[in-house]
Amino acid sequence: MSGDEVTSTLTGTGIGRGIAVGTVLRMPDPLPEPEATPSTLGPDAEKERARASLAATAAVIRHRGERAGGSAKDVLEAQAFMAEDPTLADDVAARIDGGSTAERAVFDAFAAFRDLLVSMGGYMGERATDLDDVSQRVVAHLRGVPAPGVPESDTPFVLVARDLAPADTALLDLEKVLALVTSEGGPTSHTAILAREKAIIAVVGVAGALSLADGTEVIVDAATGRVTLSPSDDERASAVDRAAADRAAASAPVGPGALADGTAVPLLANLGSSKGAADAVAKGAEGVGLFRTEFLFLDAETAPSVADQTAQYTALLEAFPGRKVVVRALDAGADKPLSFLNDSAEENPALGLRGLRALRANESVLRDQLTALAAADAATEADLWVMAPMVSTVEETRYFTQLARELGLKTAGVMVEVPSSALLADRILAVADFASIGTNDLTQYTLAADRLLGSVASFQDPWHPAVLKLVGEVGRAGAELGKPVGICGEAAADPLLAVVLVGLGATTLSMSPAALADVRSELARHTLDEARRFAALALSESSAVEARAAVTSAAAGT
Ligand SMILES: C=C(OP(=O)(O)O)C(=O)O
Ligand SMILES: [Mg+2]
Repeated sequence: MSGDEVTSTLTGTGIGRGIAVGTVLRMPDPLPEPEATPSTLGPDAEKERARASLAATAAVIRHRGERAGGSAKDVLEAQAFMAEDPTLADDVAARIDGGSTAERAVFDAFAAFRDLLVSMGGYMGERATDLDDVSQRVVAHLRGVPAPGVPESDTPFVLVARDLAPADTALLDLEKVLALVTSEGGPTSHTAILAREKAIIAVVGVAGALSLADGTEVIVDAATGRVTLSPSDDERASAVDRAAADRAAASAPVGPGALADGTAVPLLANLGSSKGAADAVAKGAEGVGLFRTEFLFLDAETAPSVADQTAQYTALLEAFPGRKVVVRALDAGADKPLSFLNDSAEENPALGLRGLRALRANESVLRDQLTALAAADAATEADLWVMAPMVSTVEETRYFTQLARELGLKTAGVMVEVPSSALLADRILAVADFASIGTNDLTQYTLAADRLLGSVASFQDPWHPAVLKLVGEVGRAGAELGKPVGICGEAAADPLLAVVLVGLGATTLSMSPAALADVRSELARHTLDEARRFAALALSESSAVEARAAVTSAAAGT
């Protein structure tokens, strides 16, 4: 570009750490709104047209999901259910009875439901785009025109869209789409989830993205969340270098997690069954940091037998000879109810008899589980650690660790998921062999926001300095007492936040195996001093948004 052109930058939320350079291709504009002219066909014919198009759309979406597989399949299945939703179908029929055409009735019924979701905010609000996509597809089917979708091109491009529908993201041609930029969507939107899973370089929620014209050259930097328009030669060259370095790193053999100065940060896997073990090992998991045993028994009506559990735990431990495997005792209640441990009549199950409290009220279930774990440990070569969920007092810590040792388990710790445990971490860790911080629940309880409720989903952000302050309390206690402090909530899967958590004293990080590569490469970019500086920076801010922004820009300058 010539010297007097101005480089401008747009910003949003980056997904992953990649960088790409390419030219923009815009997603076509949506279909025009169907006209509100009265039907000439009559209600019965219009209802039949609507019914047939809703069913055909559901079938097409489901078929695309089956072709795509993975989490795309679940996302598309959820969209197919939207097209089959009986309440929506009733609303469409009622609007047709009121004189609408099928096109207009579908458009209005979906729009009304969309407004409802948006008013709920957070996670539910982010589902609104899925609904718009289904609506467009049904209207296109009614009109006999092709459904809107990703543009075709012979050459690779940077796709710019308002927000991609799951159906589009799932079927993106990864050879052609260099990166994705959307004007809408947040870090928990389906586009973000799928981009993460498919390792598509993406920046979502970019204000001004729709002003990007076809053919504009851009750099899309997911690490900083920046989209640079018409870059200078230097900017382009440095982005191309970084992309090449990323490709080289991705094809390099996976090594253990470590910071740039060599400080080891073992990276472990969160698993819910032994079936995921081989994949976790292939992705470089150095062991298991959280085995959610309740996932094995979600449908069970009676407590599982010692023999059944011994078989399940043995299968898990056999996959990790010589490696650490942290198994959590049944965490029943709230988001993970087990009928043999929980009373469904509680009004506030997250604050009720859940986790260790429920086990203590049914001690034979806990004894059986620990007995089965000790038997599996004796039969295998893994280094088994056990921990209790939802521990809120020092006395509970004493109860669990004593019982575990009495039943033959050598390493017994607790999860720190409640602020009281974080605040008394020095006393908790004087008793327990280790602590593992569950940032999902710790955030829920610190911000007083039910993690299952879409309307308060925006509070569920572990970057919040109040949450980080509590993590720091546990890190400090662990360092003083020489006890390990792991992180096993979703926070550990956010690469930059993972660095902050290490700066706060976390000694291991555990996450879903898909996140291991990005976290490993981000850790390798920073020293322990830097991690501590980022942690101090995040702690000094007043909100999750400011903490994330401050650390993101500090990291961009390193
Ligand atoms: C890891 C955690 O446990 P779960 O998500 O299973 O409640 C947590 O709360 O962060
Ligand atoms: Mg939890």
